[in-house]
Amino acid sequence: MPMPTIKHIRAYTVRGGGADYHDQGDGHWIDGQISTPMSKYPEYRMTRKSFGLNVLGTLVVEVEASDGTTGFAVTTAGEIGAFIVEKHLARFVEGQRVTDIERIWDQMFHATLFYGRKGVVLNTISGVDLALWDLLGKIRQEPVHAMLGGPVRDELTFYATGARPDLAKQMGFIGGKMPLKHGPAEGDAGLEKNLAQLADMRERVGNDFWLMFDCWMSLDVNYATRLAQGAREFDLKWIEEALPPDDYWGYAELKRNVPTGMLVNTGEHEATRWGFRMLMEMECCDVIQPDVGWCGGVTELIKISALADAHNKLVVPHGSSVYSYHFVVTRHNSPFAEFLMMAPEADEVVPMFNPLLLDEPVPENGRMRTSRLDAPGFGVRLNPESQLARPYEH
Ligand SMILES: C[C@H](O)[C@H](O)[C@@H](O)[C@@H](O)C(=O)O
Ligand SMILES: [Mg+2]
Repeated sequence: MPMPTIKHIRAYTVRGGGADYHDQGDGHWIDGQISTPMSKYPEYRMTRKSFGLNVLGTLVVEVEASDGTTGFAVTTAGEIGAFIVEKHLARFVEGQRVTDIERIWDQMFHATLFYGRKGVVLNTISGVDLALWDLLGKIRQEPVHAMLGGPVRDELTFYATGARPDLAKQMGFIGGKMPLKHGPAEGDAGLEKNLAQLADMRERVGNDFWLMFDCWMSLDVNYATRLAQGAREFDLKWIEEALPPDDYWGYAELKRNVPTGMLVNTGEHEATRWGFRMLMEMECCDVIQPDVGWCGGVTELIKISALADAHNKLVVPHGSSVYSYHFVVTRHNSPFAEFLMMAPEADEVVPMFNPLLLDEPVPENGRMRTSRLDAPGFGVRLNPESQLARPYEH
């Protein structure tokens, strides 16, 4: 039986939640006051949508094989991604065998090197790569994790990201990561407010629950050092993405400055094996957090994870729903996963890419049996009620 080939690749866009999970309605915790690199501008300090965090929207990549099987994936890239898929990447995908995933990745990456390397181009390449893995799993009738070597554990455990770690504890999560509210532009008063919030949350959750700050690229080394030192008494488990992604030198200094035992984590806005090589060889962090929908897809995350393993680093992917779960369950150096609380008040568990996917599994009591991931491919379907647009064709 000859291996099917890829007949068509199509790129769609959709707004409102989904893979661009920052694209939420007003009043959602994820669009509350959160420290960002734009917080130094008061007009952009109170919400992240004000400076355009939700500008891209979701990219849906669909691939159809010669036997009629289709696969798809979603990521954050919107119309820019749709253009790149239809006008540039399609030529490397259509006509190839469904198993030619490595060659397709290498051609997509090197053909876009003159304008890509990271950012939305790598988000787009990731989306194509994830769709190809979904297609291959559907053709082989096996889940992606089985094609990656199979699970190393029977259960996934999750920490929760959101405004309410106290509720996350009640829901059975192993920890709660809070967005940092105040940045350097608000001075010592803001720093004190950050520490007061941590103190209050520690009081609410007790001592046997992880608490973390997510600083979303917004600090400088001095501020991050003072925050980490002040957070020591409240047993902050890790300080995440304290500095802009390119400040490898700053991360190396911060990692030397934080209290012994406190983890310095980063990487969700880093991409490719070369970017993560910099983070690891410059001793920037303890845990890398690639987003499989942004770093290059599964094909690249395999390489990143092996490099991390050689450096004795944990790989805890940034929350990306099923796309990270299928990977995490197969890696011994990925002992837990992130779950982003997408309910507006962070008070209930709803699917991360809501309302875009059907059959999207969610943690129960902070855990997920690996068997929940046994459907072919990534095991999810597009919600037929999604208002997809196809802005470009080739
Ligand atoms: C909660 C954080 O501010 C971001 O919104 C989130 O996308 C990311 O940084 C995370 O680690 O989940
Ligand atoms: Mg983060």
